[in-house]
Amino acid sequence: MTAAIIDGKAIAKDIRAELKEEIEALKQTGMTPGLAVVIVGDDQASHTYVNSKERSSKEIGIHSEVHRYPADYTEEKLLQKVEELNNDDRIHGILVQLPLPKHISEDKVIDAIAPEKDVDGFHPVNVGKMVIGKDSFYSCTPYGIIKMLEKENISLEGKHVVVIGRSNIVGKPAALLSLMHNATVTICHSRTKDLPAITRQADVVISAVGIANYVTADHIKPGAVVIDVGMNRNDAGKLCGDVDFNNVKEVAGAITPVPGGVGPMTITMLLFNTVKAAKAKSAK
Ligand SMILES: Nc1nc(=O)c2c([nH]1)NC[C@@H]1CN(c3ccc(C(=O)N[C@@H](CCC(=O)O)C(=O)O)cc3)C=[N+]21
Repeated sequence: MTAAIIDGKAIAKDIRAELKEEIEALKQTGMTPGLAVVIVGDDQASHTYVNSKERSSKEIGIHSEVHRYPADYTEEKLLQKVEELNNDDRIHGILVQLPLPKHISEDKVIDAIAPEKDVDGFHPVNVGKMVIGKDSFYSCTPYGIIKMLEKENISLEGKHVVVIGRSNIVGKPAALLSLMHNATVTICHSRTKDLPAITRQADVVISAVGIANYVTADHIKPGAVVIDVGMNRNDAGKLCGDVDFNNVKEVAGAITPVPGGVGPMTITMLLFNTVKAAKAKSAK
């Protein structure tokens, strides 16, 4: 059996086309959704991601601004900038690119973002609302996974979802959103004993580990769905996920590639959340 390849790029394109129409309608009412991205430091990969977010926003008609600061920018100034953006009526979504330089507390900065503008879904208020099953801004990567499965008509109802990784940004929210869709959920992590024995019970495996080729064919039940959140560089500098794609695709029922899987969905859900924030504002 060879797995169906889930084309995240194509699904992302469809959703972005829907968003573009929605934005055009909003503009008719005098509302232009606005996104501000703040980046501190000169990490090349981070700048590449931020440029991609800016380009994607503009393509669908979102007002987008990027605030770039040097690596020695102070925490105090960054907090001031966030406060300024909180009070800026043209801006509906604020994203502070992570990681931040070591002298800046990421927690303090995330806490400073107004929850109604927290399109990353990282603020404790939004995380808390998600935990109690309320509507909020959900973290873009796990939300993108859920949307991608919906678009592929893969229901999570009653399925065993095994998440590998327990980060606040991916693993934990992926588990909670799966639970919200009535999955039976197991969270595995670096201290888990006999990981393959657990993942082999999964109908859906979501891997967010950060180690290339970590998930091999013997981890996967025949026919299972495999979602690869990994963003690793191999020795040749090529982007690859956590999953040993070539071997796992011979066992799995469906699998996401890297690149072209979860990544494009992450940015799409950032755009989705920005439109959602703008609509909430205009409904007030
Ligand atoms: N506050 C904050 N929010 C984030 O959402 C956030 C962040 N900080 N810091 C960094 C990570 C990483 N991230 C990616 C999003 C899309 C791709 C993506 O589109 N990847 C493409 C191609 C990538 C390539 O070719 O290099 C793909 O997988 O097909 C990758 C990585 C968002 N992040």
